[in-house]
Amino acid sequence: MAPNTHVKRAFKAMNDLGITDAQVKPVLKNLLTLYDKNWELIAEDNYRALADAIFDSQESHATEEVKGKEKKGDEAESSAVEVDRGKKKALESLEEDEDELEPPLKRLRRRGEGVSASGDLGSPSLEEHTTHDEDTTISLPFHPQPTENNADAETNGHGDDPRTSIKRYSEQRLATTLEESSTLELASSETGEVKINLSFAPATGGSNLRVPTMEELRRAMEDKCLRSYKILDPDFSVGRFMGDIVTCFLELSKNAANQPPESLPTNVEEKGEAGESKGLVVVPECQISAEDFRLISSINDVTLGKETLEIPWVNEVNSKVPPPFRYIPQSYVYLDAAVKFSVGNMRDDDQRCSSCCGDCLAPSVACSCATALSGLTSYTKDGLLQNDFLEECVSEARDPQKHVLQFCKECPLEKAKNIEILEPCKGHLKRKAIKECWINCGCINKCGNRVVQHGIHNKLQVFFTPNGRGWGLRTLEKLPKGAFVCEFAGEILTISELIKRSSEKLTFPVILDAHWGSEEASGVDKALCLDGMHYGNISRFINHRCSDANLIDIPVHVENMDFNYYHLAFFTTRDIEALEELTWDYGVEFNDHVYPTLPFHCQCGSEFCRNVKRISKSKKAKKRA
Ligand SMILES: C[S@@+](CC[C@H](N)C(=O)[O-])C[C@H]1O[C@@H](n2cnc3c(N)ncnc32)[C@H](O)[C@@H]1O
Repeated sequence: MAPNTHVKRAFKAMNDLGITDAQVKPVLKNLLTLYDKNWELIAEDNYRALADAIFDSQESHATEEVKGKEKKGDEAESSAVEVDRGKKKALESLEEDEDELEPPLKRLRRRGEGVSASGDLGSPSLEEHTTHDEDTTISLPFHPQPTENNADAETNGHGDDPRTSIKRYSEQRLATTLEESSTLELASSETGEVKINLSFAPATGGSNLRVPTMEELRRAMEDKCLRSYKILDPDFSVGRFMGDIVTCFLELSKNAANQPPESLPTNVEEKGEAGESKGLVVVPECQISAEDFRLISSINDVTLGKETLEIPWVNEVNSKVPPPFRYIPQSYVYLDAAVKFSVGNMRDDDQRCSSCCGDCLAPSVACSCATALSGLTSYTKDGLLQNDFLEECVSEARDPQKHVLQFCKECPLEKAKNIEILEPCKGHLKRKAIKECWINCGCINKCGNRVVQHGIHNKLQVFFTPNGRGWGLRTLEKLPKGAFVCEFAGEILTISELIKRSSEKLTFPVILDAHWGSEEASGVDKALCLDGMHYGNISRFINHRCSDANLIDIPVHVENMDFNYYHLAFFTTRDIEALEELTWDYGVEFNDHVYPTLPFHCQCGSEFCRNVKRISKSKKAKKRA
């Protein structure tokens, strides 16, 4: 997208919040430097980062003004209050937008089992303040055992119950955030009990505000944290998170007890030895800048050790580093996507494959998994795709019109591409698919009918392409025809969720419509898709090539035969030389109506390039006119 289009959109979003161009300009300039011109991050959440930066800047100006006026003995509250009000109003508006555009992330569950995902995708930070005109204290169920120092805990020697006395806690405040107008305070009583105190700027609310219940607050905070930070741990709870704050607080307090008062923690954002933040302020998910990514990513391994082998990146063209994203070796389920597989269900006898034994490809009659979908096995004993099977898949992908297609009246997938202009349904193929044996089968782990589930095993490299296509993926070794390369991993979304996302930004999701037409798999809230933009694996670097790409995506059922969800695995369509780029036909159409803007100007170089055809056709049309 041309830079001024980005700028215009940013101005427009801010204007909608009542912020003038003059206010936006200097802040946007700073933000662009800070975010290394990463418009995607800036535009995220309806330009939330930009709005926040503007309000922060206004706030600091207002504070400076207040200080100046205070010196003169002036009453300076009004301007700060105005800023607070403005910020509140805009935050509310942003939040409304956000609620509209992106529904609360209930849980990002790990694909399938619903087991706890690794916690390395960030942890929550305390959110910005809500509004209230009085102090509100949340008492956490943390009651340390009395120690020598707090033996008379219950009355604290003053006759007050330390669990209800806000005043005394406030007097003994040990830690607070920087802003005094709306603050988070941590306080401990002499008994060692800890309270978290949320206090809000008196001017930001009315006198009729209702104190929410702890349960309401907990639920709202959980939704907010899950939505903002995309926490993957299905057991995440704000209660426990706050409990952790209390525990850390106590530990820090104990460690600090023998030190002079100035060395006590003064801010929840504590700095580590090397200056890095090791406290509670966590960069929200996927809001890492390119520079951050350079620091956390390794040139030796863009997967950060999440695959069984390292995948290095190299840039011999310029000094750019790979774009920021979170590497996930397997897909994750976003909010509403119904992927209901669980190991528990697999215990049912009718779900088991009774014929699996040893290596299912070794016996003359293959097991029922290996032959489930076509009657023939999909893999050879060398772990490659059977040639006939592969050729049929390639033919389906390259010449879909030659195969049986199913058409819908009002295609939800077309809707997902462009909600304004509804294109007619392009038809859905009932695609060839693979069923692999799995852990519920009686065969060995090295059974020949298990390929995709064992993950990437060829030497790959991310590299910067020399011809304007950004980063790409290439193989460092020769690959035979029919070899598995990698899976497309990303967030699993429903079409409705995708529509909401696509109205924000252009993404290239993969629609899982291989079984379109079956009752379970069709419809906006049933059909699923994968978005690898923010959370993805190595496949997010695979560039597009029209028609004669050297990779093909094939649906693979691993855990079960659920038509709603399957893995999408990339296999080679021909022998590939070492250092050759790996490409895939995104199926993208280069005509003006499909996407609100042209997806990209295709530089695939293929003689079948659809974009070239379009350009030359329109040139010819112009000449004729
Ligand atoms: C999934 S990403 C592929 C990785 C990407 N090249 C990168 O640098 O991160 C898709 C994007 O890559 C670029 N791209 C992919 N194939 C292309 C092609 N044939 N011609 C031009 N750009 C391409 C487009 O910008 C597209 O939006």
